[in-house]
Amino acid sequence: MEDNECRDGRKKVRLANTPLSASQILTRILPSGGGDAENLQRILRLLTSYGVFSEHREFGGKRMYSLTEIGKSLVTDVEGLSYAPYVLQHHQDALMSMWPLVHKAILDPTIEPFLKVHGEPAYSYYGKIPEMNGLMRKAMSGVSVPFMTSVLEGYNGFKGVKRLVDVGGSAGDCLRMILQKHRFICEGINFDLPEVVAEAPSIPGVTHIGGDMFKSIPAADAIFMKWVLTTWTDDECKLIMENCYKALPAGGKLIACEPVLPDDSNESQRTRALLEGDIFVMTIYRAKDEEDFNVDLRDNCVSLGGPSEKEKQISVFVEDEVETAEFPDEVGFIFSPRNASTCTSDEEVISANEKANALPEFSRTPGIKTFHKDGFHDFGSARLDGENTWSVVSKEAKALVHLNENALCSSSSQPTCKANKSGKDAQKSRSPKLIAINCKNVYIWKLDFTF
Ligand SMILES: C[S@@+](CC[C@H](N)C(=O)[O-])C[C@H]1O[C@@H](n2cnc3c(N)ncnc32)[C@H](O)[C@@H]1O
Repeated sequence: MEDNECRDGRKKVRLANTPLSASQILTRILPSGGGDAENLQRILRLLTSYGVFSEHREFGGKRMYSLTEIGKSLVTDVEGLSYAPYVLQHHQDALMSMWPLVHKAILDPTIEPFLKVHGEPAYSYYGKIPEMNGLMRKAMSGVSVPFMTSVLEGYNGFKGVKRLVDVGGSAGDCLRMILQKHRFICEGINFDLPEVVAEAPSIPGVTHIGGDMFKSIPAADAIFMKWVLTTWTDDECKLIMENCYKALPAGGKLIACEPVLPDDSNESQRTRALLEGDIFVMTIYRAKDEEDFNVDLRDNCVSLGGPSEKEKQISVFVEDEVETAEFPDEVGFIFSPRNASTCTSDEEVISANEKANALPEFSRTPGIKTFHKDGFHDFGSARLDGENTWSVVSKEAKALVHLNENALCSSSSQPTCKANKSGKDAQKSRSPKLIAINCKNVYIWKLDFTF
């Protein structure tokens, strides 16, 4: 690919953004003539009021329009990417026709409206229609590239990784960017559904592998996953994460990058984007998220491997401080056998001997939620049991958040990752799913982000 070429072979263009009148815009859209400039202006005015265009009126005369930052994000950039395919993807007929049926997710949450109407789940539906699948890939590239730029600016947890798998990696953009930044990663595996990777572009250092994450995941030192868990139920997430566990060596790491719902239902753009995304998932992907949030939260945990497995390091996963600052005591979001812990790297993951792991074993059978109180082990020198344990691990989590500075992402005007520092303006948020994961031997970083 030439420097001045986009991935699709088109020449890169730079945006002049000179203000144009509706009729000037029309001649660019329809060079051979035709169209109605007045009707176009009606739309441009509305979009101006929504911040997509700026309107310029010299001496109160003719209306001229230039792009705002929001408008620019919809125009193909020098990389050949934009946010537009994401908008188009969400507005395809097959998805739009779901919106009058949102209420069905309330009436019967066991089947998402998409499945009710189309008779099959969204991903398998996309897979049969190459245009839909192609648009999904382009949408993900357009959103994920600016997003990953922010993540990679702030997150430094790839150190020591030689082989990295991106589960549900779509066209491989996230992996490409990670490998470009971290040259020590020698091998990247972009793992996605066969029909998705079949059309993925070739990327130096990246092997595309088609498969099903519910069956198995290619082995690697670390697994990266972005916007994958969010579209599945907790039980499905448990299956995915069990396969991650199997694919990782002792001391391996899972880096999950998922949107996290804010606790406060305020009117900020961030909150709205996250809540809208949640309703999108409810309508298109999974109507049933987790069981009632107020039921025993421990039931949302999954134990990845029993205490006798892989006698090496135990994991600790470090959670975004925004999250953990919010946890009620009974929510064991992150756990760490603290008394044996040491900070191991600049990413400030804490590790300890697995024998110190104090996490209970949970049922992995979908639909059956069992909490085995006798599954506890020594938590360092202290014997823990029952409610106590969860209170302890929760406090542990709260302490850990302050070690998590490196996971914070910077914000930008692009679709971006935002995580707030602690303090009075910290945005309070809490994941609606994956409340806790006992992930022995596996480090998990969970990045909270929005766009
Ligand atoms: C929301 S997209 C996220 C894409 C990419 N991680 C990103 O952030 O740009 C979810 C991805 O999961 C993939 N996926 C869905 N079901 C899968 C399965 N059973 N096994 C592997 N990948 C799957 C989809 O094809 C899609 O590329």
